[in-house]
Amino acid sequence: MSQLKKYINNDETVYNDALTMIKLKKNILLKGPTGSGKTKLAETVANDLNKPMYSVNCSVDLDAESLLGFKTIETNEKGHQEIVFIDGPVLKAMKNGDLLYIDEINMAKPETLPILNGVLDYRRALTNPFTGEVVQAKEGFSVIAAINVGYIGTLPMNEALKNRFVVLDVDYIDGHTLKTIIKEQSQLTDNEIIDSIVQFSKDLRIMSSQGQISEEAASIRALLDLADLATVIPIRRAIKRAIIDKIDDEREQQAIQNAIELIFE
Ligand SMILES: Nc1ncnc2c1ncn2[C@@H]1O[C@H](COP(=O)(O)OP(=O)(O)OP(=O)(O)O)[C@@H](O)[C@H]1O
Repeated sequence: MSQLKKYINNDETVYNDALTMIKLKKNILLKGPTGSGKTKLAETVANDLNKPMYSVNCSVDLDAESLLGFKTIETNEKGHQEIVFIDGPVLKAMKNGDLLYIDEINMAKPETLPILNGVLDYRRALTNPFTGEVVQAKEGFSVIAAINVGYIGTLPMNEALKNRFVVLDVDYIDGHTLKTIIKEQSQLTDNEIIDSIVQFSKDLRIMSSQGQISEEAASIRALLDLADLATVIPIRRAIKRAIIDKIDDEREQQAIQNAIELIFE
């Protein structure tokens, strides 16, 4: 666990507030674009609190079983078959007092998540509909959820659910923090190329703030892919593979191409 590359942000309030909120027993909703470090932030919290993290990835297919668990038949030590319930991520995190991470919570169908309402408020409890067991969360149980803002396919979050969270914005990092992340998390060691990627990312952020390209074009995940590719293929081709070819809009592709001409001769 000590090997974990941590979430970093030059605005230290983001991470410090996350830890403080968890200690205050608040549920945290991380809001930010894809690849901005939301999962990394939650993993870092789990690591700092020395707890395992149980994850739920929401989708329209998410059902109560994916949250709570399922019944199955097992053979006991006497050789008899019996029906047992295998706890899912929510019950495991509750019973062990660990961290529950609910990713893309706004992708779930609105009728699936109310089952968690009691878990997410002062009650910290749930009646398992499959077994009738009443589960009270152990001390230390915490919840972090994440939503990708503006992502196609997401639904506005149900008000009663949203009401149970405090919100932390998680935006893309840049400048020297980005440089540190590239050095820590990619294979690239050439400082000159790293600096040019950081500059390139800055230009892309400006273009995105002007509406020329979408924000996700240069997610931190894509920039880390770019850095890895740049160790084995020329930087322009690496940008094509890691960033440009993922974009559908030709005007956006051209805008990025123009930015490349300015930075990489
Ligand atoms: N601020 C940051 N500190 C450390 N690592 C970061 C940071 N931002 C992004 N990363 C790295 O970028 C990659 C993507 O981050 P992560 O998976 O946490 O994003 P996410 O916001 O959860 O994405 P998605 O919404 O698509 O699930 C990871 O390799 C992560 O380590």
